[in-house]
Formats: sequence, C-alpha cells, structure tokens
Amino acid sequence: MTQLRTVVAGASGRMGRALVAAVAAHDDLRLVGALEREGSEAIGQDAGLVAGIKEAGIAISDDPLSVLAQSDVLIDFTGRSASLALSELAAQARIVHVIGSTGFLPEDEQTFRAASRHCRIVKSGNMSLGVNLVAGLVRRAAAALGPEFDIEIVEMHHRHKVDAPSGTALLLGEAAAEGRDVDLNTVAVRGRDGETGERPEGAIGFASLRGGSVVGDHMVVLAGEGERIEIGHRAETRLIFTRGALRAALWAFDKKPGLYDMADVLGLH
Ligand SMILES: NC(=O)C1=CN([C@@H]2O[C@H](COP(=O)(O)OP(=O)(O)OC[C@H]3O[C@@H](n4cnc5c(N)ncnc54)[C@H](OP(=O)(O)O)[C@@H]3O)[C@@H](O)[C@H]2O)C=CC1
Ligand SMILES: O=C(O)C1=N[C@H](C(=O)O)C[C@H](O)C1
Repeated sequence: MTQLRTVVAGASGRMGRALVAAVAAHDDLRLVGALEREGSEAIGQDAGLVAGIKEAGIAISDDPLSVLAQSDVLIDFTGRSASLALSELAAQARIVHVIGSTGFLPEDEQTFRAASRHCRIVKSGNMSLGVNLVAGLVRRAAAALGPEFDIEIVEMHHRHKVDAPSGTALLLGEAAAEGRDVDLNTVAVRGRDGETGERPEGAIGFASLRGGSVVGDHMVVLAGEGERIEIGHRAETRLIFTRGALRAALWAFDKKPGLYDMADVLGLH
C-alpha cells in the first residue's frame, strides 16, 4: 500500500503530539504536515521534536491551505472553531478529514454535512473501541428498560479540558436517546443548580467533573426503583484515541464522500 500523506492539526497539543508520534511510527502513513493556529509559539518548530520523538523534518505551519493541497488525510484534534474551518478546506482538497475535536453545537452538523458532500469525514466524540462498544450497550439498555429508569451520565476529565459535557458524554447520551427513540436535544438536562424542581420523567442528565490528569472517565447510570445499573468506561491512556483515529483514516481512504462515525469504522452499526 502507498503510504497516505498525513497532516496532523493541533500538532503541539496533548492529542496532536501523540498523533504525530503514532503517524511517524505507522507503516501505512507518512507525516507530511503539522498545523497550529496563527501566532502559536510552535510555528516553525519540528513536529517530531515537539512530539518528543526524533526530528521529523516537518516544520509546524499556520498555513493549512498549502499543507492540505499536498495531503491525503487530515487528523484534527483541535477544537470547535478550528475544525469547522478545516472541514471547508478538507472539502476543497477532497481529502479524508478525521475529526476528534469536541464542543460542537447542534447547528454545526450542517457545516460538516455540507463538507462531506466533497470529502470523507469521520467524526466522533470518542475514537476508542471501548467507548463505541459501550454506546451500543447503552442503546440496548435504554431500549429494554423504558422511561421508568432515569438516565444520568457522569464524566470526569483533566483540569485543562475546556468543553462540557464531554463529546463522549454526548455520544453516550445520543445512544440512550436512540434506544428510547427520542431526540436528545428535547430531553437533555445539562447541569443542575439551585431550586431545580423534581427530575422530569424521561430526562437524560449530564454531570461534569474536572480535575488533575484524568484522561477520561464516563459512567451511564440507569436508576430505577430499588435497583441501579451502571455502564462505564475509563480511558487509561490517550493511545486508545490515536489508535482509533489512525484506523479511521485508513478505513475512510477508499470510501465515498460522506459523514461517518467510529461505529461505521468499527462495523458496529
Ligand atoms: N474524539 C476523541 O477520541 C478525543 C477528542 N479529544 C478532543 O480533542 C480536542 C483537543 O484535545 P487536547 O489535545 O487535549 O487539547 P489541546 O488544547 O492540548 O490541543 C489542541 C491544539 O489545537 C491547537 N489549535 C487551536 N486552534 C487551531 C487551529 N486553528 N489550527 C491548528 N491548531 C489549532 C491548540 O493551540 P492553542 O493551545 O494555541 O490554542 C492546541 O495546540 C478537544 O476538543 C478534545 O475534547 C481529545 C481526546 C480524544
Ligand atoms: O478532552 C479530552 O481530553 C477528551 N475529550 C473527548 C471528550 O470530550 O469526550 C474524549 C476523551 O474523553 C478525552
């Protein structure tokens, strides 16, 4: 197989550094570009050295247009606004865009749908095998148990995380809502404070904890009268996300333009 020419966006971030190292070590991928935002201290530095591996010969750039023109795949763990902008450039370049960023708003979906008419997008709030398996379990449990079981989703992440609820919590909330055949946006309760009143029947609640260096813990609680089911996942290393992202890039390369998720990549639908 010819190596896929791969660009990592957010190359000096926590995930970006792990991705640069993973791409450099992969037989079927070749690092051809690394992006950071304009004004970043990382611009001009070698992406390999920033990632803590040997020199990669790739200077981190703030010019996505020229970098993407020479690539097959963009792996993007940046943030909401960067990923929205990059999806339009990935569409112009007709490449694969793997989006791990989180913190999107419901209306962002239409931007990704439009871009995916021209390129292949794989987007997921969690790229790990484990979480995507757990989502299937949550969907089944929610469908089997019905609305007399209250669903609450608790997540904990490191102190640097900037969005809440996490993308994974929302992914698990979507799975629960699908199981109940309801629209998550109409039943979600995203945090409680003060005199909240009783819990509305059918609500799917979210609670976010932040602290320390926690990579990512998620627990879905289905609480009934006299019993409680807990379905959870704990990420112990960011390597589970990089592994998933690289797998998504390789899977998407020969697919038609479209908006895919990790369940497509893993054959879990
Ligand atoms: N789907 C999944 O499996 C996972 C998703 N994530 C998500 O990935 C995202 C990144 O997480 P993490 O690595 O921890 O965060 P970091 O803040 O460590 O990294 C993000 C990087 O992207 C950079 N960036 C911001 N804007 C741009 C831009 N326009 N072009 C290029 N780079 C840009 C940031 O620069 P600066 O700091 O200067 O703004 C930063 O270096 C988050 O949304 C997180 O929730 C994380 C892990 C797994
Ligand atoms: O910001 C993180 O770190 C993570 N973000 C993703 C999320 O929002 O769910 C995935 C993982 O939990 C780590």
